[in-house]
Amino acid sequence: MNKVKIVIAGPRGRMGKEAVYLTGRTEQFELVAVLDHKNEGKSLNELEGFSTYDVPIYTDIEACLKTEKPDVLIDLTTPEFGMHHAKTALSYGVRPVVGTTGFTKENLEELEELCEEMNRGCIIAPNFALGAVLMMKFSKMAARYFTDVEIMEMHHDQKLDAPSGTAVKTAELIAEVRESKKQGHPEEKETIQGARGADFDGMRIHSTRLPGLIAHQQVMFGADGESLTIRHDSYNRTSFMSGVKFAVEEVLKVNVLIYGLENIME
Ligand SMILES: NC(=O)C1=CN([C@@H]2O[C@H](COP(=O)(O)OP(=O)(O)OC[C@H]3O[C@@H](n4cnc5c(N)ncnc54)[C@H](OP(=O)(O)O)[C@@H]3O)[C@@H](O)[C@H]2O)C=CC1
Ligand SMILES: O=C(O)C1=N[C@H](C(=O)O)C[C@H](O)C1
Repeated sequence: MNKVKIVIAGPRGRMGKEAVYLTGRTEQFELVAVLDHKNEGKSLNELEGFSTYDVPIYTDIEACLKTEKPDVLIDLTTPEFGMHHAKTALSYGVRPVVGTTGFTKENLEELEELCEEMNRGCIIAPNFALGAVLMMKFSKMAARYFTDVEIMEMHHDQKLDAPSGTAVKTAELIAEVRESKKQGHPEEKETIQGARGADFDGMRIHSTRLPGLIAHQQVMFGADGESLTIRHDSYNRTSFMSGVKFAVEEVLKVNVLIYGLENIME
């Protein structure tokens, strides 16, 4: 069986590094190159922590795709570059697996159209951790019965986007089944701006950033005399890697945009 040829964008990052290691321990994956905006002309094995990865570093995505002809591009960078990488990959017939968060609705629509045009799949997963996907699914189930919900996401203090991609996806899934409603007292007023969190269709999202945290979210539903809390914790970034592996395998089988692993997990 041919190996799946992979390019990783953002290999020096917290997630990118784990993704490089995933390719190293997965028999059917072959890391053919990495995309970095630094270290032009070097090989990855010249960088600390990658001594066994003798693959070229490219700064120019087009040169990388033309030369290396990968099957899949894994992007773990920033929304701006992630979008550029995903669009360019699709235009070369390469299937993107994107973990980068912070994409807009317009970004998703554009990628959806590009997938159709190029007849290629693309997976965008706001969270690759199996438990986090279940947490989102269970929250959607609960929202049929509980219309009052607050989403509390907690992350390390180096995170750039707020709310997290997972919190946004959770709110979107809940909004599919929850009757639209502004929560809290109709006349409530914030005495300090932001105290009630971000407003998503009347439900609230609260973002906490602290050193020591990795990625955590709890979704709290309330009703008369009871509450239900659904919580997920990632204690390390390896927790995301089985989802990355799954997404790489699945993206080869589809020709459309998949936004969220819940759409392809049985
Ligand atoms: N879907 C999921 O399950 C998960 C998603 N994420 C998301 O993944 C993304 C990355 O997170 P994380 O690894 O923590 O972030 P990091 O900041 O640790 O890593 C991002 C890396 O991308 C590099 N980078 C920036 N621009 C480019 C570019 N143009 N080309 C190549 N590399 C570039 C950065 O380099 P430099 O620092 O030198 O600029 C950095 O090494 C975030 O959007 C985060 O929200 C995170 C965890 C799980
Ligand atoms: O930046 C992170 O760390 C994470 N980002 C993703 C998000 O924004 O939801 C996934 C996970 O929460 C970790």
